[in-house]
Amino acid sequence: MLMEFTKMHGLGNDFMVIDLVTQRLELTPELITLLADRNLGIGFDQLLVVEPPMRPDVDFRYRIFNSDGSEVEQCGNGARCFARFVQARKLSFKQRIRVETKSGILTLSTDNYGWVEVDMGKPRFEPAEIPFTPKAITKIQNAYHLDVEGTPVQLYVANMGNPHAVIKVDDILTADVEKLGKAIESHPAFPERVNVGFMQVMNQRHIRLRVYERGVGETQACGTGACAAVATGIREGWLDEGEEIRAQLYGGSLLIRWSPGYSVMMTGPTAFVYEGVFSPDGIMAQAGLKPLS
Ligand SMILES: N[C@H](CCC[C@H](N)C(=O)O)C(=O)O
Repeated sequence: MLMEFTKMHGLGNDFMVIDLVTQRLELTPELITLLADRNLGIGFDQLLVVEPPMRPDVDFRYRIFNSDGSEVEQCGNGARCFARFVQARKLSFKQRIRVETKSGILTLSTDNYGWVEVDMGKPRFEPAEIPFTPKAITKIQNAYHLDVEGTPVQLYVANMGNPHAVIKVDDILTADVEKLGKAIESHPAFPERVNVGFMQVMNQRHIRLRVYERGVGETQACGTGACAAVATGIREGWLDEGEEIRAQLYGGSLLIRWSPGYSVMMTGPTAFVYEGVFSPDGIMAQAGLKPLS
C-alpha cells in the first residue's frame, strides 16, 4: 500500500503533511518516528495530519506530531501550511477555514499570494494553564527566577495552546540555546515539557527569536513560539500592543498582532517543497518492525 504525502515548510520549520480524509493510515509512534528520521524516512520537524471534522462547526480536524512521536496541541507554522494544503488538494475551496485541534479551534484565512493569517486564540499566563509548577521558584512580578545547570535564568511562561517559556536575551546569537533549551524543555517544573524561546527585543515593534522546540530541538522557526514571545513582550511593556510586530526568526519573519483580552493574530508565508508516496509497511519492515495490519 502506498500513501501520498506533501512536504512543506513555514519559514524552514518543515512538515510532512498527510491527507487522512481521502486516505487511511494507522499512525503509531513507531511509524511517526521512522517517518521523521532524516535518513530512514522522509524527515520533518512535525507531521501534520488532515482528518475529517469530528464536529459540525469546523471544516477539518488538525492533528500534529513532533518528530519524537509526541502528539501536541498546536503548531502555528503548520496551521498556515495546513490551509494551503487543503486548498491545493481541493479538500476545501474556502478562503476562511476552521480547524479543530487538541487545544481548540483555529480560523485560517488565506490570501492569493501564499500568505495565511491565523487567529491563534488568546494567550494564557497562569502557571496552572501552562502547565508550570513553580514551587520553590522565586517570582518577581511576572518573571520566574531559577537556576538551570548553574546558569541563573529569568523566564516568563505563556500557553498558546501549547506550553512556552520565554527568556529575554541581549543577543540571540550568543544565547546558549542548545544547553538552556534542552535543560528547560525537560525541567521538572514543566510536567508536560515546554518549548523554550530566546527573545531579543530590537525595538517596540521588532524582535529576533530562536526557539528550542519541545520534542524536536531548535527549529528554523516556531509560530506559536513567536506568538508567545510577542504576547510576553507586550505584557511586559517591551512591545507595542495592538500594533504589527515583526518576529524575525532564522527562517524569516512572521507578523504578529495582539492586544490583551483578544486573540493573537499571526500572518506569514508557506511553501510547498515536493509531493511523494511512501510505503508504511516497507518503512516498518526496514526497521525490523512488523507491518501495521
Ligand atoms: N514543538 C511544539 C509543536 C510545534 C510548534 C511549532 N512548530 C509552531 O510553528 O508553532 C510543541 O511541542 O508544542
